[in-house]
Amino acid sequence: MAEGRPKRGGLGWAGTEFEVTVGPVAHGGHCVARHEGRVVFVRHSLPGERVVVRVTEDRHPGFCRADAVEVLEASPARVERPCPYSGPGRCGGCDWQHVDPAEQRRLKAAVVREQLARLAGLDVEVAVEELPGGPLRWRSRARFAVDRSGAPGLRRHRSHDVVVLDDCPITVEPAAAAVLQRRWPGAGAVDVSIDSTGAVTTARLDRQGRPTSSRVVRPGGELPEEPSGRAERRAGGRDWEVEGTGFWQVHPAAADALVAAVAGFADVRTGETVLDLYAGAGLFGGALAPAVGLEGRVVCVESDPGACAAADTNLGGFSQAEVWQGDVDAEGLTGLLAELGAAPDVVVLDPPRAGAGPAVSRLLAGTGARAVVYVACDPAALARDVAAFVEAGYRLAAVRGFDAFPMTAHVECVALLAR
Ligand SMILES: C[S@@+](CC[C@H](N)C(=O)[O-])C[C@H]1O[C@@H](n2cnc3c(N)ncnc32)[C@H](O)[C@@H]1O
Repeated sequence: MAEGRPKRGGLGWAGTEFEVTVGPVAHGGHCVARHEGRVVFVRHSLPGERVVVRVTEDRHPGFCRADAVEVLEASPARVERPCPYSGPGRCGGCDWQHVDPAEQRRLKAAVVREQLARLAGLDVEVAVEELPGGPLRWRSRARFAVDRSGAPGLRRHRSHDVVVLDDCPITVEPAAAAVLQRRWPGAGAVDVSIDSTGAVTTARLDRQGRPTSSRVVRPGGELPEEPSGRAERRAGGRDWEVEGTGFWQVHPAAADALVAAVAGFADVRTGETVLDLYAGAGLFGGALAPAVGLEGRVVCVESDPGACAAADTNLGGFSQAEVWQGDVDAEGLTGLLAELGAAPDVVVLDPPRAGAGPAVSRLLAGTGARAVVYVACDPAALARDVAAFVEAGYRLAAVRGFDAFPMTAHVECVALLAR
């Protein structure tokens, strides 16, 4: 073991190698091991494996981070990586290329369960469901970095270095090709997305991440059309308009699966009032609007003006639906609930990664809604907010997980909180 003075709070282990037996996977996708009394978060490993690790980061006295650089005893769930660019010290894009896809889902379920146990004190069965389309070529939207020579790629894990790529096997092929088979001199990064019509939008970003130009190539179109503000998406048996740069589920099958899960948990009845918070282009509100009928009401709340404009278009056919532009925070929500006049029967919320937070969760619990359907892309944020609802008298009635991000440790969850 390397000796000497601790480096930036660590113990000087950076760059050293040693053997460990790998324990369970932690939130974030790295496995937990122990060495000389310290926790080691091991990337590129699987529970139960005996591996040689190389420490990549040692900044904290309690733990360090390491890559498994040699596998001494492999898990039966280990597979050959389908992506030639992934692995220790290589592209930082996917953490789980070396894991059998069925095992990826089991590990994600274990992480959701562990977070709910640790942060909300709940013991809940969770399964993570596979989405149609297989584990590769699912990413319909991506951001690629560009190096100083104009070559595109992805950053090495926890590094500014760009690993130059010819292809990215998890990205939908025409989108990967549109960015990776050319050079982007002067750009800092390129965003790419492909919509349900097959139109590929590329947007150049400067080194500060600001968009500088974009272009759209439609299928069969010889010439690029510039620029496009809108993209077409399909979910729940209908088309949706989304702002070109606005939020939409990245996996092409995810919006459909989430709409079905939300509708199933919400079980909306005629005449009910539904709040769709963090509504984006109005996906959930629009899908639930037919069920409340003309006697009911759906209010979608979203902070982004472009997303609100798209939601206005998407909900335009429903006189029972409204789109309110505003912030869902303690102050905004207090005003919104006062303006609503009556307590909502059903609340759907789909906050960004950080979650809604305890103040918003407590306010929502205070409405007494008969069902709260929480859509979450981070199980830790979900568990923290679930704890606030449970403290306020709700119970976690069900959780479904969806493998909307295969080959990565990310998971999408839909939870039902009921009184
Ligand atoms: C995870 S997306 C969900 C969008 C939509 N439910 C869907 O599935 O397409 C989160 C949305 O919340 C919006 N948002 C973020 N913070 C917000 C806030 N404090 N108040 C209202 N909307 C917010 C973002 O602009 C984004 O559209």
